[in-house]
This record gives sequence, structure tokens and C-alpha cells, in this order.
Amino acid sequence: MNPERGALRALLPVLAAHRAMTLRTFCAALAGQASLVALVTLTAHTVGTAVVERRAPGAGTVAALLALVAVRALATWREMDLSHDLAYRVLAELRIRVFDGLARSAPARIAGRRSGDLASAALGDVEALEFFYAHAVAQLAASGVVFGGGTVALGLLDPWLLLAVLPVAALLTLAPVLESRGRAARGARTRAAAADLSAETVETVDGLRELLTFGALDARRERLRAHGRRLGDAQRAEQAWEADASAVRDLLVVVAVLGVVLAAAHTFAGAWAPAAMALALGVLAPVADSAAALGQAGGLRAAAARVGAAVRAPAGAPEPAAPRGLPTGPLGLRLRDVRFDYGGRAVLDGVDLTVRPGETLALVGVSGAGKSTCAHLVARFWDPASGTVELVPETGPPVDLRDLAEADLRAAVAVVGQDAPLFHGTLADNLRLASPTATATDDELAAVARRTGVDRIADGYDTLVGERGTTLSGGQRARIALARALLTRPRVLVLDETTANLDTEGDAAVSAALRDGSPSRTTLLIAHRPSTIRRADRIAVLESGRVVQTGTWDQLTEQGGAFARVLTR
Ligand SMILES: Nc1ncnc2c1ncn2[C@@H]1O[C@H](COP(=O)(O)OP(=O)(O)OP(=O)(O)O)[C@@H](O)[C@H]1O
Repeated sequence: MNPERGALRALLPVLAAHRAMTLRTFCAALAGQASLVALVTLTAHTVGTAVVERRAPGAGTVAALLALVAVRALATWREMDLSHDLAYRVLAELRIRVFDGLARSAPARIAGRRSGDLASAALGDVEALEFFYAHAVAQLAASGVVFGGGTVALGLLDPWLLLAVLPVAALLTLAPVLESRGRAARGARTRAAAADLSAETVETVDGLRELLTFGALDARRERLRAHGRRLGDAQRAEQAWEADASAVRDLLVVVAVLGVVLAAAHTFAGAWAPAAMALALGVLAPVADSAAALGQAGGLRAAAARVGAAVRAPAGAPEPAAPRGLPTGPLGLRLRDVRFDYGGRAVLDGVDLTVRPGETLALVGVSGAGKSTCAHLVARFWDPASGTVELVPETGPPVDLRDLAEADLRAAVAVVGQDAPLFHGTLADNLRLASPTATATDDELAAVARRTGVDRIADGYDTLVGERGTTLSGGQRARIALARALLTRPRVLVLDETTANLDTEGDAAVSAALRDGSPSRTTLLIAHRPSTIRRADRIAVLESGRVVQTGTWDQLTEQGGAFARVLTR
């Protein structure tokens, strides 16, 4: 099924939380449209009276005209105010829902997608929906009511007038439906081009250093230019169609005008003839506006589909319905017959691995063996296709990660990667990222900073580290990421090449400090450097999706085989 079908309708329930405001916007739109129809009708009648019957308007008529002008002006202002207020509230909510969807399904969903593309979905597509919420929903409903009421009035006044208006109204309403597929395709082209350009721009800015180093800036500029051109072409195609559609709508209204003039001249005399014509055309005007709005909204279906998909994204690792608690004390880690793939060949094909409480186990293997994948499963970024990942208390049964509440899992397990990103802000902000409620005291922060060497990075904790830590070296970033994890006091710590960027001395110092800091903590250490691996209590070798060897450094170096191959590589 076409995922864009009904995509806009599927986003209507967001308005449910703003029912009162939606209703007020509808009332303002209704008052604005109805007062306009009344105003043009009364004006036509007044002018007709003056010109045809040579009678000046009475005080009552003038007062009614002034009142209608005031109502129209007030209602228009109120509608603009309310509809935009409503739209901006809804968009703010949608942005958060899109973010929640990404967070819920990330990084499973993010894998393979470009961050600029996601940013475009989160911001550009949501922004594009402003038209739908501010200018379409309440206005279409109001137009329907005005047209319905006007149709009844016309029918009572003169069925010929109705006959002149109805076919054109039907064609105007039908046109956006008939052209919806083409509109959606053109809109999708624009949104896709905008997303590509956004992805390309983000990648270019991120990789400026590399592009400069390899002299690839000019080629990249050309690519950006080509993407910009593609977006421009898509936007022009949309606009050209819009201009044509608008001309066709105007033509249809002209046909209606001719019919209305004929019908009114046939039935009415004196000042009532222009009044009836004005009423008939006044009733048709909201239909023409609605047709334009419907057409424009049709172009937003691709944006709505992308936003809807992000909002409804299933959780990569769903929360358990009845979470189990974790006993206090040291926790071991066990992977039991774990199988996992990223949609292609099996990356893990029956991994069995045990890390005892308080033990440090080094997981080694050649590049691409699946070590980081194991770390991601322990962090529960994804669930295994089969098998279990368990936390094993010293006493009591093991607890499957799938049975743990998210907060309990995050409190027990911390995973630090090789290039953990830092965020714009101070060093203290970055260190306290995991405990924003400042559960870590200043003394604790200072102790952890000392242990990880973070206290030697900057003059003070108020130092700005810059977006993504670009002002820091790789080793400094690694120390901060490690300190950040330690402040959460994890019982299981997974270090995925965390100290690879430190020099051998720094690596040794951090390892010693880690061990002294909390001897009961269980550590799964992913490393390539022999001196780092050697410090672990035990070593497990991952090869062809399985753990093929385990033992101490001395045992494994004696055995040779897979471990020897890893060391040689
Ligand atoms: N998000 C992903 N989507 C698809 N395939 C992936 C993804 N992440 C990793 N892979 C693939 O899974 C395999 C294992 O990757 P993984 O990163 O776990 O290996 P690794 O042992 O940690 O490697 P390295 O030592 O180089 O970091 C590789 O073939 C990799 O290409």
C-alpha cells in the first residue's frame, strides 16, 4: 500500500489535545467566511438599491454594513492569530514526538540513514506541515459549513442559481482529489530533494577537515550545487502546477459567474439581482479557496508520511510490560546462544560468553568480528534475534535485559565507545550528562575526574568544550566519556575501544585507576592493543560469529589458534 495514502489524515489526532483551540479557530474561520458572504451580498443589494432604485441606504443598512466589516476584520485577525498559535503548538509537539520516535527506535533505525536526512525529517517535514494545521483543517471545515448553508439559501431563493453554482463547486472540489496523486509525487520529489540537500550539507560541514585535506572541496561544492538545482527544479515544478491549477480554478469561477448572471437576470429584478449574484458567488468563493488549500495540502503528503512513520516507529527494544527488579550487589554478564544480524548475513551466530561479577574480560577478534555488536546488545540498543543477554547477580536467578525497565538497565550498565560524542556546553555539563539531577556530588565528580585524568584537561569544570568536543584531542574526549560513565556508578561497564586513543602510559594509568576505583565492578573490555588485553582477568576470542577461545593471557598465548591470529593481525 502507498504509505502516503491517508498520511495527512493520520496526523489529525494530534489536534485532539488542542480540541478547544481547534474549535475556536474553526469558529473564527466560520465567522470570517460567513460575514464575508453576508457583507458582499448586502453591499451588492445596497449598491443595487442606490443605482437601480435611486434610493440612498438607510441608517440600519449602513450600521449593518459597518458591523459586518467589523466582524469580518475581527474574525480574520482572530483566525490568523488562533490558527498559527494552534499550528505552532502542534508542530512543537510533533517535533518532540518525532524525536521520541527516533530515540525509541535508535540506533536501529538510524543505522544506515544519514543524520542530515533525519534532521530534515525532524525539522523540515514538520515545518512543512504548518500550512496543513494553520491554513487547512479549520478553514476547510468552515468552508463546508458556509457552502452548506449557502446552498440551502440559494435553493430556497432560486433553484437556477443553485444549478449555476453546484457543477462548478463539484468540479472545484473534485479537482484536488483527481490531481492528488500527481501532487503527492511532486511534493515527495521536493521533500526528498530537500532531505538529500540537508544530508549532504550536514555531511559536508562535518567532514570539512577531510574534504580540505584531500582537496575535495570543489567536487563537494559541485555536488551541493547539483543537489540545490534538483531541489529548485522540484520546487519550480510544484509552483508551475500550482499556477496552472489556479488559472483553471479562476476559469471555472468565470463559468459560474456567467451562469449566475443568467439565472439572476432571469429570476430577480431591481436591487435583488446583484444581491443574489453576490450571494451565489460569495458561496462559491470558500469552495475555490478550499480547493486551493486541499491541492496545496496534497503536496504535503510525503512530509506527513515521513513524520507519521517517525512518530509511530516501533521501539527497537520495547519496555517490558511487567519489569523485573535487580538485586543489589555485583552483577555478572552472560550472553547465551546469541544470534544477531543487521538484515543480512549473521554477525553473531551462537555467542556464549560469561563475565563473572567483578571480573574484567577482554573480548577480542579481528575487525568486523562483531565485538561492538556484542556491546550494543549489552546496552540493549537492539535485542538479539535469538538467545538472551542476561545480568547475573551473585545470588538469585539471572535477569534477561528484556525484562528490565529502561531506567534500571541504564543505572546498572554503562557503555563507552571509542568516540563518544561530547555536547556543546561546559566540561561539568558533559560530565554530569548521565546524572542531570546532579546525583553525583562535587566531591565525587572531582574524584572521578582525578582518576580518569579529566582534571588535567581544562582549567576548570566551567571550561566550554565546544560542540562535539572539537576543541579537545581524541584521548581527552575518551577520558571525559569514561568519567561521564563512571559518575553513573555502573555495576557493569562496557569499554568499546575507549582507551584506544590514549597513549600506552595513559591507557595503563586509566586501567589501574578503574580497577582501584571499584573492584566489584564487572568490565567487558573490547580492545586491540595487546597491553590493554593483557590486563584483563580473562580473554574471549570472537571469530566467525562465535566465541572460539577463552582463557587467561598466559593460557591463550600458549594455545595459539584464533587468539594468536588476532594478535598477529
Ligand atoms: N548498523 C549496522 N548496520 C549494518 N551492518 C553493521 C552495522 N554495524 C555493524 N555492521 C556490520 O556487522 C559486522 C560486525 O561489526 P562490529 O562493529 O560489531 O565489528 P567489530 O568486531 O566491533 O569491528 P571493529 O574491531 O572494526 O570495531 C561488520 O561486518 C559490520 O559491517
